[in-house]
Amino acid sequence: MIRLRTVSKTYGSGPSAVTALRNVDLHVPKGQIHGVIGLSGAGKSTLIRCVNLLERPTQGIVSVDGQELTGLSGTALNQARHRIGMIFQHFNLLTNRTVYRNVALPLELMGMARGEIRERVDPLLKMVGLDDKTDQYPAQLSGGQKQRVAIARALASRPKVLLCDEATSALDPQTTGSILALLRDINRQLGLTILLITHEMEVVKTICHRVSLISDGALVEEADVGDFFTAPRTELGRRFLNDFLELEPPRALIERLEASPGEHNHPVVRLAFSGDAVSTPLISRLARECGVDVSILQAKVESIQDRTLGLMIAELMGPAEKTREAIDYLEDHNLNVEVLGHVQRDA
Ligand SMILES: Nc1ncnc2c1ncn2[C@@H]1O[C@H](COP(=O)(O)OP(=O)(O)OP(=O)(O)O)[C@@H](O)[C@H]1O
Repeated sequence: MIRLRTVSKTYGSGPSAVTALRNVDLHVPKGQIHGVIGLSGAGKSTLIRCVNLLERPTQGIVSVDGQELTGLSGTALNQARHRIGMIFQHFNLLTNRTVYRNVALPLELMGMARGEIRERVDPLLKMVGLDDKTDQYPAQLSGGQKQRVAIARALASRPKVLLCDEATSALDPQTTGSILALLRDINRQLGLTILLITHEMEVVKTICHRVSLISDGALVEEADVGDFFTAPRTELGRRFLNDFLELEPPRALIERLEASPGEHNHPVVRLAFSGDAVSTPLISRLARECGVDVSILQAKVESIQDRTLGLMIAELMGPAEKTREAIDYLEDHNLNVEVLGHVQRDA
């Protein structure tokens, strides 16, 4: 539904030029919720604004619903944009228009007749739970209610795609939860394809099917959300996950970690397990079958959508060959094992 091919964007030119996107390839199939996560300045806003050509890419092709937008301009581009709704962090509502008239605005601009507009707007306001606020002004609404108006307005032209630019970043956690639930309902009910950008793992975890990680203008990792939360493939992905889970080895231990295995040290591992492994008593089996002792330093269980994910940081204690066997044993049982380092046995 959304396809970006080798999209790059450079702002300005000469020595002051800033390259915000580098050769971005992205495909979001119909009906999917895709998140792009990255640190501040990584290029998230530029990426999402390139999808509806609020920013024109310097290079590359953008297609939405089979139509190449980068080949369009003027009226043709404006018409194509009716199939792309967008919501923003600060809602971008018109303060001098009521809730009803904010939602009606894109339809008025399309030249739709009054009666037809009412037939569209009333059910949308009902869907976002604001049918009792139609005559109020944005200043009379909470942040969450303003975002609901913005969602209804974005859906007024019956788009195929919804772009969400940090749509919950200005909201408290509870309101964020209710807006994400609304977006998920809309995705399910209308089969709407959603591309969102965020710096919050919670948003990705709650509603996205797939996630891309952006760093310095490039997409450096892409995965199904369950896989990303189990075993991110890049250092940046692991950093995002560890910050989110607050699962880091104690600082005193990090300082003692050595890179290579030796006769007098033993491995510290980060284990991630999902599916059957969560309910299997692997650690006691490890002790019994591999003859190693396991000292658990940190552990937690997370629910990632409909998957359960177990995470643990542990020292595997025993002779080097036994701890190697233990790691093989864990990997054979589909655990993701990352050796964080080695710690001296008698330290
Ligand atoms: N209009 C512009 N002119 C010049 N440089 C820009 C412009 N917009 C963005 N940039 C630069 O492009 C880079 C990417 O910015 P962008 O806003 O896309 O990142 P971001 O990941 O959305 O950041 P944040 O989360 O802080 O909003 C940054 O270095 C930024 O300074």
